[in-house]
Amino acid sequence: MPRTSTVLDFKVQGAVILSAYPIHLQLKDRPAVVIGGGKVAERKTRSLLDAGAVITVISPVVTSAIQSWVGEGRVIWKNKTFQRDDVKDAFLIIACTNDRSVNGEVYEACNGRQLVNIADDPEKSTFTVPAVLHRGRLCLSVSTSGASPGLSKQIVERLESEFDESYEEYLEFLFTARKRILGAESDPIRKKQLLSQLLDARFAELTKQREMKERNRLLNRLISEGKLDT
Ligand SMILES: C[C@@]1(CC(=O)O)c2cc3[nH]c(cc4nc(cc5[nH]c(cc(n2)[C@H]1CCC(=O)O)[C@@](C)(CC(=O)O)[C@@H]5CCC(=O)O)C(CC(=O)O)=C4CCC(=O)O)c(CCC(=O)O)c3CC(=O)O
Ligand SMILES: NC(=O)C1=CN([C@@H]2O[C@H](COP(=O)(O)OP(=O)(O)OC[C@H]3O[C@@H](n4cnc5c(N)ncnc54)[C@H](O)[C@@H]3O)[C@@H](O)[C@H]2O)C=CC1
Repeated sequence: MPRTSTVLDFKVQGAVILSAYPIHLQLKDRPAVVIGGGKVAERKTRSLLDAGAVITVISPVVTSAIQSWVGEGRVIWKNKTFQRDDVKDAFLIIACTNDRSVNGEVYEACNGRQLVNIADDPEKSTFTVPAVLHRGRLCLSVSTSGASPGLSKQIVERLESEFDESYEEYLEFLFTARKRILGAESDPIRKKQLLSQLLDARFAELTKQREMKERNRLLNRLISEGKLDT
């Protein structure tokens, strides 16, 4: 029987690899447990902090950055080695000790409904962590499905110059302007035309040049006349 979902399948040495399903998780106030306290734990904890998770780190030793988050009351540290009970209430779990068998025990201790990342075993993990570029509301994430994390990092470094810091303000502009258009225009065809012209490169360029007055003048013209160019 031929497979029906061949579009996204790719083959490596004859084996079909299913594509991962990318999502952007909301972790605010959700319990996350990081097992391990080294370099990898520090990197994963930093991004969990940025996402507002309630983080517990389980490790007999932690880096100085983790220690300072503990001192600031931003992270709970359990100064001990891993035990099965440590993951029972967690929504999301990251196992990143330098002991492969301990990471395996973490996996075994989780139930099938928890989100689990095993830093040295992408095959077991229910999710892997991408390399990420945040520009305010814009979030670009890159993954190689475990093939080359170093390449993911390199690709994000390349994206940093194309999607420079002005994108944060540009996204705020698009967010507000789009809401204005959605509120002002009820005709679906005209609405679609306006939204498509809102993505005219001039808006991004004027934001980059910090010509906000000219940018707003252009937006007002778009909304009042229904088009940018006469
Ligand atoms: C499967 C995955 C599991 C997961 O962690 O989710 C995983 C696994 C492993 N990484 C290893 C090595 C390295 N990882 C990095 C860096 C990052 N690794 C990240 C994610 C992932 N790493 C997931 C796949 C993502 C994907 O495929 O794209 C990033 C993107 C996100 C993050 O961790 O936050 C972050 C960049 C963040 C940034 O932008 O800075 C570097 C580069 C560096 O450190 O500079 C190296 C050395 C170079 C190299 O190996 O390429 C090893 C071997 C360990 C060993 O030596 O034994 C394993 C284990 C294995 O492969 O089995
Ligand atoms: N996914 C990724 O991005 C990467 C994954 N790795 C993998 O992640 C592992 C960790 O890497 P690093 O952070 O660089 O190692 P590290 O040596 O800096 O830190 C290891 C940590 O694990 C803790 N630990 C050891 N046994 C423990 C136990 N029984 N219970 C709780 N904590 C315990 C140690 O106290 C230490 O804090 C490596 O073994 C490597 O295979 C490495 C690089 C990148």
